[in-house]
Amino acid sequence: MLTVKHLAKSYDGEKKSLTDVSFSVRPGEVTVIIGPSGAGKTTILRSINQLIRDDDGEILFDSTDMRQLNRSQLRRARTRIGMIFQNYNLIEPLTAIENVLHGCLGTKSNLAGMFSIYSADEKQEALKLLEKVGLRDFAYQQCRNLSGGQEQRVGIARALMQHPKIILCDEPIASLDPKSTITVMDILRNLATAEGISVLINLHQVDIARHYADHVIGINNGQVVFDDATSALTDVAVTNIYRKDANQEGSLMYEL
Ligand SMILES: Nc1ncnc2c1ncn2[C@@H]1O[C@H](COP(=O)(O)OP(=O)(O)OP(=O)(O)O)[C@@H](O)[C@H]1O
Repeated sequence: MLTVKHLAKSYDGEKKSLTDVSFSVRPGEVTVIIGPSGAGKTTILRSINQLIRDDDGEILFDSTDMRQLNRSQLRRARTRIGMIFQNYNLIEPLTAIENVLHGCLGTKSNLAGMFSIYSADEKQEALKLLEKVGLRDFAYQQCRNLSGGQEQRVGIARALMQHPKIILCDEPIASLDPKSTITVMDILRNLATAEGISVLINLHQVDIARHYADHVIGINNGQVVFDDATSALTDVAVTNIYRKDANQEGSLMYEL
């Protein structure tokens, strides 16, 4: 459902942030990307929905290359790709339900979007999604009064309002305490298992990756150095993903 082929990116035209990155994400699976700081995880995620324009490669989302779409085609394609951020990216003075409703802005006319005009059905759906993430009672609270874990759950409900086929999560638990981490990861896991939504997550926590992922991609210095089922993520494989000199030996695809 998502296949990335030979993705390359340099921000300054000199240093390569991504070199020939290829991997696939399967429907209904949780795929976790791990790797050292600066390895290129965020660049990969943001290239998928073209928040960052990469330099080369293919990003096939439902067989369409995201890199070849014009503005309106890209806008349409993005409506099926949810995004969850480390810092939640909510509009803090707005209520939880208003933020969730923003998830369907991409499907609205400019005028309806500008004046935040939502149908009764859309409001009902937003309430149901808040219920799904355990926040029905907080629907009319301003997001600035919610905890970090609650804000991230609003972010998930907002992504679900898009009816996504895939949700991209950039370090979704980096700012959360252990209890909120489990709540958020359980919700993401359940979306994949119960609803068949693909979930692609950048993470720093290897133990969380091992617990929740079906598949793990290891990135080091802009290259894929591990691409396998979570059961294959041995301690040796983790050491290889995080090693400092991985770039000096060409392809280090770990052999199991
Ligand atoms: N806007 C930018 N301009 C220039 N270089 C950038 C920019 N964003 C990222 N980079 C560089 O690209 C490389 C990959 O960065 P990226 O943020 O994708 O890594 P990451 O694995 O997500 O790191 P972290 O785990 O610390 O978030 C790094 O060398 C980084 O310095």
